[in-house]
Amino acid sequence: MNYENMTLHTDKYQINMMYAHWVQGSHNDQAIFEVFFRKLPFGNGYAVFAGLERVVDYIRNIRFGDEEIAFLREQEEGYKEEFLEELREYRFTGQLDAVPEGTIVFANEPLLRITARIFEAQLIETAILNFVNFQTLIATKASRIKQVAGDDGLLEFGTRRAQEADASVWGARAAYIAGFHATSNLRAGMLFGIPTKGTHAHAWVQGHDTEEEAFRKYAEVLPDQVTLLVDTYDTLRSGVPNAIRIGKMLEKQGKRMNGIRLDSGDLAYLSQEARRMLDEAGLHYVGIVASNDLDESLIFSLKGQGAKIDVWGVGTQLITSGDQPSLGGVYKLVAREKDGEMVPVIKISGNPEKVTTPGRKDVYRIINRETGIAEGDYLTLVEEGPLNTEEPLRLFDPVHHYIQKVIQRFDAIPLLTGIFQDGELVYEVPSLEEVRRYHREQLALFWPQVLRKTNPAEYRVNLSDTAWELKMALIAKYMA
Ligand SMILES: Nc1ncnc2c1ncn2[C@@H]1O[C@H](COP(=O)(O)OP(=O)(O)OP(=O)(O)O)[C@@H](O)[C@H]1O
Ligand SMILES: O=P(O)(O)OC[C@H]1O[C@H](OP(=O)(O)OP(=O)(O)O)[C@H](O)[C@@H]1O
Ligand SMILES: O=C(O)c1cccnc1
Repeated sequence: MNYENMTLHTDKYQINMMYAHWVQGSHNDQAIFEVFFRKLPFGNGYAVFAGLERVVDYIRNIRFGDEEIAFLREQEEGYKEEFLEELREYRFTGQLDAVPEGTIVFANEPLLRITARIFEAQLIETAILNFVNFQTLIATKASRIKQVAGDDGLLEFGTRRAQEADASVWGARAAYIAGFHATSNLRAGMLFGIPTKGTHAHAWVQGHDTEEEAFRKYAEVLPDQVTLLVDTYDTLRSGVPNAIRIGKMLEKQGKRMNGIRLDSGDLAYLSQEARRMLDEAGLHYVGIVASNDLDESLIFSLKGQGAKIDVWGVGTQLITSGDQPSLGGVYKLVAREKDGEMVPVIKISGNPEKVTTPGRKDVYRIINRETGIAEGDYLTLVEEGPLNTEEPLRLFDPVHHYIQKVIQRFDAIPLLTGIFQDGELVYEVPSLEEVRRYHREQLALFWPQVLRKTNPAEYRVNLSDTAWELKMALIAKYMA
């Protein structure tokens, strides 16, 4: 069994459509798809784009090998042998443009744009959405946690409760992009170079006759990495006093204990008391780590209660995105080849927010030159050419047209960048550290009111006049 080949990591309907195109002879027609989501998760004011690195790796490695072909041959559809042979030749030869990982993104703007033969573009929808939806969701959740944690340490502890193995490691990576400092998952550390951290479990304490003996033996073996879990029996009566004894023992060896970890009970009260006890013992430098089903609301509340916590270990709620289990990113056809010409296409819906915006689009971030802050994102049709920044720009809401403003002096940063061109990777995939740094820089482009976690101000994603007129014309055509 080859677990590595992701080629059939797609929905059957993609292969069925590819087959139908191939039988009809339209499989070589060009198609343009765009990936976007319609609603920000968690009521947040922004999302953090992630998933591109995996998309790149996936696209480069698509190969229909013997096992994949044999499996398709068995299917009830009865695909013709010549079609299966065509699949063997599948290579991505098209163009992919995408926003870089770590970019702050919003609803209803293209995050990836695929320009390729329909045969190629159709296959990759499912995997792209799978990677981008999950990783963007987790990066956004992690970003909310980072917003409330400020400069405190953030450890990703989620693997044991994650939706299986891929979610653990790619989720750990997404969390790191958004500002977490380390993960407990060693494989994520090895694969991506994320710093790794670990304390110890209750089993270590339970596995000894006394808590003190457990702490001492641990400190003997790992004297430079001692963070002791103090809540197995009684946090304030035994856990913290025993940890203090070990801290003093380490001092005699010229070493410093790293920390204690609280994993149950009232984390505000216990951390304050533990801090006081540690300080009274002269162990000011010993940090306090807290864990126990934490998320951004609890961390915010605990900080408000004056909890003395230096490092937050966050598992389940982050890696499973507990309060919102999915991001609804979609992959929509925006133009197709017809009689040798590219023509825009639309998907109509009774809900105006769900009507797609036709045509191949660029997206610009409009930065006010006076403030250096982003005023909104602006979608143009590619055929309009680069945005003219010398003339004032009118931003108007595509649904509520009367909401508008004019920006006089601005810079326009194109968000989509070339990733594959004629099937060749033309993008220098940045290191994870670069992605993390870029993400941090991105945050400085937005007003705090857009970034706040509760009732954030709405950030504009607007259409150019030309893009809006095209959309209205196609709506009129199909609604007539
Ligand atoms: N001061 C606090 N304010 C708000 N929530 C807190 C506070 N202290 C802890 N919590 C959170 O309350 C929830 C329940 O914690 P608690 O330790 O009471 O139950 P538990 O996890 O079942 O404990 P145990 O592991 O001992 O069974 C956890 O999510 C924890 O993070
Ligand atoms: O609460 P989370 O945010 O998911 O963080 C991870 C949790 O995993 C561990 O508990 P677990 O009960 O699995 O093992 P333990 O015996 O080491 O406490 C750890 O003590 C945390 O409580
Ligand atoms: O290192 C830890 O403390 C840890 C790791 C995974 C899950 N919970 C805690």
